[in-house]
Amino acid sequence: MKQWASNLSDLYTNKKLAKMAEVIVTMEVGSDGVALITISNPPVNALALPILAGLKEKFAEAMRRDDVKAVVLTGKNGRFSGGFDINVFLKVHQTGDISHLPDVSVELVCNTLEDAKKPIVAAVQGLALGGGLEVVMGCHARIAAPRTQLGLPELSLGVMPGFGGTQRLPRLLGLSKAIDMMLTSKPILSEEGQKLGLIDAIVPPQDLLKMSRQWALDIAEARKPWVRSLHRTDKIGSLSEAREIIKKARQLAKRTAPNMPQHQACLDVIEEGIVHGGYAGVLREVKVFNELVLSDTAKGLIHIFFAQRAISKVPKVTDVGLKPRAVKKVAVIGGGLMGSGIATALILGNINVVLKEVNSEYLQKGIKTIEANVRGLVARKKLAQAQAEKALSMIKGVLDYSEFRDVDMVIEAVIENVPLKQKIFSEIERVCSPHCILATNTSTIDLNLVGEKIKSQDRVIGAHFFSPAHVMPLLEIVRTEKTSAQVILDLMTVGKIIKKAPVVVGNCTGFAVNRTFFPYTQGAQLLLHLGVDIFRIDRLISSFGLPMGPFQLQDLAGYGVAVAVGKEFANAFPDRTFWSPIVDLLIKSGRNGKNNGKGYYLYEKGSKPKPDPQVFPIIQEANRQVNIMPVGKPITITDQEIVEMILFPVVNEACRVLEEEVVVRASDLDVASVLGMSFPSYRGGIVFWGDLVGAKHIYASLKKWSEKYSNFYKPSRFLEERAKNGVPLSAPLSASASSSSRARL
Ligand SMILES: C[C@H](O)CC(=O)SCCNC(=O)CCNC(=O)[C@H](O)C(C)(C)COP(=O)(O)OP(=O)(O)OC[C@H]1O[C@@H](n2cnc3c(N)ncnc32)[C@H](O)[C@@H]1OP(=O)(O)O
Repeated sequence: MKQWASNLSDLYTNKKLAKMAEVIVTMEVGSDGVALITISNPPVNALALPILAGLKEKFAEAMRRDDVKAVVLTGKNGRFSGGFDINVFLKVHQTGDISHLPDVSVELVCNTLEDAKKPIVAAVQGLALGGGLEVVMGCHARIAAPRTQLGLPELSLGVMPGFGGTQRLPRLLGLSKAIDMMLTSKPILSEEGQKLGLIDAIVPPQDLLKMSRQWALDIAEARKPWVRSLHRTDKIGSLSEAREIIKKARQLAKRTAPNMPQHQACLDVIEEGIVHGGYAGVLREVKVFNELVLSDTAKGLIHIFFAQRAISKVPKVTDVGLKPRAVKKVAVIGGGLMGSGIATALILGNINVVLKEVNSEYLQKGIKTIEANVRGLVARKKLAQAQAEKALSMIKGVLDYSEFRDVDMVIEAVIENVPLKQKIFSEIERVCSPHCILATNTSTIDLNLVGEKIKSQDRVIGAHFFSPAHVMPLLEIVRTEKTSAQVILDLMTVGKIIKKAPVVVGNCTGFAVNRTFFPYTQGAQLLLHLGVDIFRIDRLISSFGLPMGPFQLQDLAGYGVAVAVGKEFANAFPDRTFWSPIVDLLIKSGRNGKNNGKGYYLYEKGSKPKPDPQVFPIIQEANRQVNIMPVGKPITITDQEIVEMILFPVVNEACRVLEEEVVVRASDLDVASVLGMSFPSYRGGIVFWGDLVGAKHIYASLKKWSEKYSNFYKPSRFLEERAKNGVPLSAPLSASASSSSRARL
């Protein structure tokens, strides 16, 4: 496979250098005596260190100059600011040195802005997020354009507001709403902000600066109040009310964010300010913020923030001047669960869909599923009725290929059967136009096999959606050696239009996600055969942060999938596939997981899955057949080791995926594991987590288990090399080579 690897931090460092010239704070003083200070740091006016220094300098000048009566602060190009520059956090993580963090909260927001001797009005447009909104709240009034996004999303980065936001937002909005905004990280629009008191006035964008200047002069000349947010108490309520609200928020956070320290920490700091006053709260906020920045949670979430943005940069695809072609009409072949989900996602993205089935019964079923998917979104208030009707008008069911002549893309989503897929590919190559993209939704089969019988190999691509396809955010785009860059770019663009995160990967059995995670279920089954309680395993994996444990996941996916996929992996990777009879025995005893209400768990409508003790005799029979318990007795094992024995084999397979360059960069696999497998984002994805744990420990553990229990655990060559040379798993392949040559010297 080609050399695709690139390094995430290099990518950002180079780009940052190129942008330096545009990073500037300007000041213009008008004849009205108002100084207009403007932040410029495209594309989101992030508060980078030079911007913060520039703000201090310009405000000092404005305060000094006799011709300045008041100040308006704004952002360039229709956006106020996306917050503090998150690249600085990366620097702190790389160096472990928090002195890279500037003193903004006290020095800039309290001393320079809020306590300034001339009034300052924020003119806000587009967005003011995180530190951006915190600066806005330090001003003496806030004028916004319509539909401006206002939010404090810092908790989603594993930190919390650090420029006084934990203190000023409750004082401007009231405690409940402020806590809700911080804990959910969800922004509100300026219209709601005005109703709640965060925004003083909303004016059309063209009048924003004019009105803000007037407002600033009105404050200077005492026609409007001069308000310092931190000094307000009128919206906080009594101490006992505040404590009750905080207590409820703590309980909720305990349930919804159990492994994330930033939620409770944020509530602690809010409480401090309520009990001891806003300024005490500001000081405590700085202290706790600095601790949180260095937490593994912040490291993981900040890594995922950049990793998600890096997936759209694919060497030799997105950097060679190609323009995406319009994809207006797509044919989906197969109206089963996947096909109807894919069709739903496409029509919701305003793309016309032709759904093909083999007979009218199946076709009707497929169309009904699509209708149910769309209506379900309306019922959950995720889609307006009018949008739903529009989407449903974009689907057409067909039984033959006559509508295929003018489609821009076909997505085949039939059962995992190679001859059937090959026949379909030959047919679509014949009936579709020569520009049409020929995609398959196979989850495991080698694409070269699927397209083997056709000539247009450059148009063959994998569009691997995850079930339910209209909900799950990941789109794994699988390219072969022959897939053209144009076709990859077109599918990436379609992915973005239908609101998926497209990750481009190479072709192999299981591609990046299913391949990396195939040892996940197998590791769990191996533990079952070593006598470990399956319900304990599921509980521990859920506590680790996955939405459910491996046995419950198997129940949910259905055993048919487990058997079919298991065979593919056994064929492709016989040296490391662990054989277990458990699923066959469950099927034989009339269990088919959630499908028929009976698996490892019992499923009854309206209640949570219940562990079913009747599976124990089936497990005993399976254990008798496999017979791997040392001295015939269940092993004694710690909770930590259980989690490791399930997840280290996944990291091990991830290493092979990296070595074979199935992904462009390690962080792509992190994003794919988070969005496709719901691996907890606060652990940074599978490779990032592997590096946090450390290659050395993972290697030593796998080696020990492979000698003690099974070859299934045998460490990969890549892992062994990285562990021995002390190179992070996420470092590009070239790092490994240079480090091992260094090691040899
Ligand atoms: C002390 C303070 O309390 C701490 C903070 O302020 S922490 C920061 C809080 N702010 C945030 O969390 C907002 C993060 N940003 C976002 O959510 C989104 O980028 C956005 C809604 C602002 C814009 O979204 P969108 O238009 O889709 O553009 P998006 O692709 O995400 O970002 C554009 C570029 O800006 C960069 N960017 C966005 N926000 C940034 C930030 N706060 N710092 C540095 N870079 C940022 C992105 O990395 C991306 O860079 P790239 O083009 O090199 O990949």
